[in-house]
Amino acid sequence: MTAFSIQNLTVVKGEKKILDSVSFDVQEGEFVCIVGPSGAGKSTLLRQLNRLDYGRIGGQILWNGKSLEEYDVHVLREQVAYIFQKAVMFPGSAEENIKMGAQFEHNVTQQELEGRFVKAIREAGITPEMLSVEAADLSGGQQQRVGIARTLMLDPVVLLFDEPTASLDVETSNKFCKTLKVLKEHLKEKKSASLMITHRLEEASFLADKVLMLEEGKVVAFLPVNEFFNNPSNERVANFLKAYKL
Ligand SMILES: Nc1ncnc2c1ncn2[C@@H]1O[C@H](COP(=O)(O)OP(=O)(O)OP(=O)(O)O)[C@@H](O)[C@H]1O
Repeated sequence: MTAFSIQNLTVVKGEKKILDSVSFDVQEGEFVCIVGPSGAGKSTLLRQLNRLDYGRIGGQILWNGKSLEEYDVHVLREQVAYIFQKAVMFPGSAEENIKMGAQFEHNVTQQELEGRFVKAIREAGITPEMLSVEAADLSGGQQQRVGIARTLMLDPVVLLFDEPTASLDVETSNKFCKTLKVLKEHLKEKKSASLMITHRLEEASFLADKVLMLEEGKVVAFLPVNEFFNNPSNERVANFLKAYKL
């Protein structure tokens, strides 16, 4: 089943067309990586998917067959969760940070929250030793895991990752990608769709089912990962890969 259907999405800010008739579908359980040069419109596109952005002058976005505008924006943002480049850590332990958002959820029993907690820390790759550590003292990669676990506590249906490894060094980023790979398998089981922006093409090749490439606000390619990296008949994709020496 189609989770998201993006149809002729056009976004203008000031004088500039940021997204130009962007169309593609994301299926349930699919993990899509969004790549492309800086300024191509990747973050704008991702933010449009849970209405964090403005400036749409054309097209529509359907989620589960329903236009995004038909959803209550708070419900939408709980279910379509946005994971920022760097997780914010509040004073308190990792465990307190993970449980923070969900404690205000209505209609959820304590028992259900405990169940979500056990699942969230497993899926986000959090070790028991980390739980009692002051969140601010955790490494960058561990803080990202805490941020993801906090998001998973809200039981989202879709995850939008905006360059989750951007603030990490290469080694930490590689380790964190292994966590994302495990998380991806859990998300697939739950039929959750995920979209992730990345500048590191090796991450896209490691994680994605499909790769969406944007350039100057337009879709250049939307291909299964193997096709994107191994057999790019599309000249612009080939040039992009060449520039990254892949
Ligand atoms: N309010 C605005 N007015 C005019 N141009 C804007 C505005 N907001 C964003 N832009 C432009 O829109 C373009 C797309 O921005 P966006 O952040 O979506 O790109 P991106 O592909 O995510 O870039 P990066 O990889 O560098 O994060 C950029 O050229 C940016 O300068």
